[in-house]
Amino acid sequence: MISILKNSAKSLYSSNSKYLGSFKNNILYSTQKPCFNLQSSTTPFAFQERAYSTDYIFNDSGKKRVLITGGLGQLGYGVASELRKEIGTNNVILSDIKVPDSSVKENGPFVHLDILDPEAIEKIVVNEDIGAIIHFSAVLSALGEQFPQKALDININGTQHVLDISKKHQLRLLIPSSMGAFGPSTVRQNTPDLAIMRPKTVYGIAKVYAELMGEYYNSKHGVDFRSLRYPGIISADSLPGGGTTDYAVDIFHSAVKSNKYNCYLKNDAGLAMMYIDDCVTETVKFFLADNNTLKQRVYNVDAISFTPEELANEIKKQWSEKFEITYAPDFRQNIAITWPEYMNDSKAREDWGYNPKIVSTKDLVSVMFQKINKQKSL
Ligand SMILES: NC(=O)C1=CN([C@@H]2O[C@H](COP(=O)(O)OP(=O)(O)OC[C@H]3O[C@@H](n4cnc5c(N)ncnc54)[C@H](O)[C@@H]3O)[C@@H](O)[C@H]2O)C=CC1
Ligand SMILES: CC(=O)[C@H](N)C(=O)O
Repeated sequence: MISILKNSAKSLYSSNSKYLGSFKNNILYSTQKPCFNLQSSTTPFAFQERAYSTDYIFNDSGKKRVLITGGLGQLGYGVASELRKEIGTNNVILSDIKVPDSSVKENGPFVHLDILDPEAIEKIVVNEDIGAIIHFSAVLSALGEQFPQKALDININGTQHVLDISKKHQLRLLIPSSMGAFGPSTVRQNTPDLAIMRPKTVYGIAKVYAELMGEYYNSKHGVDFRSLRYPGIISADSLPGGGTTDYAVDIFHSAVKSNKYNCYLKNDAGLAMMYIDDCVTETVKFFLADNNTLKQRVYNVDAISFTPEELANEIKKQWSEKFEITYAPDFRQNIAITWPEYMNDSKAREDWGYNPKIVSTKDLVSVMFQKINKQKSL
């Protein structure tokens, strides 16, 4: 079956040049089974249990592709770039209701798509050979409290459209959830996957809806639904879109610009967080994971936990002693205190190998300033 190794560090092809999979850390993440680990290889490859399966995405003619909705937000472009490395640039179609910069179109396929238009979604699914959707279109928590009707529309109706289309065309469907799906009656430390879920925001209610409907469509209609409950995501080069955790991004840009930051949360509002590169890598890993490795459809994922004061202290150490933080809590403080300080993600680690790299505030601050300084020097 496997015959020619082209570009040996990266990709594996069959004798008729069909793409079979790619290597990462010596493991072949294959479109066909079995998969192999080069490092523990004796003869010459040893069997590797945990491996990507892209069978679902690539059909026999090798044509099935992935559609990313809401792809021009904080997470979409990064996930598209990482996934394109794994399954090919043209096999990942980015979409959004926004108009992209020219660089977006230069780097791969883009289509304009309103998630509230189910016919338009289906047209793309059929015409572009879509086998899977990563559904990122959303209105985040803080914006959702300001525009609840819009949040209901996009976060519930938009989600229902991708669920129904995934059922009709038997797609794989990844819809991120959030720690915002939890609420004030949930335990805030070491929050388990199965916990009380009584959120108090429109955003959180819509996330619970997506989780439960996704599980239902999985068991009732065979949709390969998957979801990760992300904490707040922190990135240097893409800006957040109206969440409660945005302060943890804004603070860095404000430090660089003016050496001060006025925080809308209280000094001790501890929340779960994750660096964008971990989010992107682990999301792609989960999205491509063999279905057999998944024992549940929704997983907590977490990496770092800090309060605004702890983050500010680390910025003072690494950026400037002169950095000053002040606090003027607003409605977002009331949301923050209902969300986890840190979540238990042991099931994600056990089942599909979740393994974030940036797990301390110190490392996060260091990597954020490296990125911001690099951008400034360009
Ligand atoms: N960024 C974070 O800290 C976290 C994000 N998540 C989830 O991850 C997903 C992606 O989040 P982000 O990229 O941060 O969100 P974002 O707010 O940055 O981007 C959302 C995108 O959805 C698009 N959109 C809005 N209305 C649309 C419509 N009618 N049709 C098509 N697209 C539309 C927007 O134009 C925007 O580009 C969301 O489901 C979010 O709830 C979950 C937890 C944390
Ligand atoms: C944690 C999230 O879901 C998001 N960052 C938000 O604050 O709304």
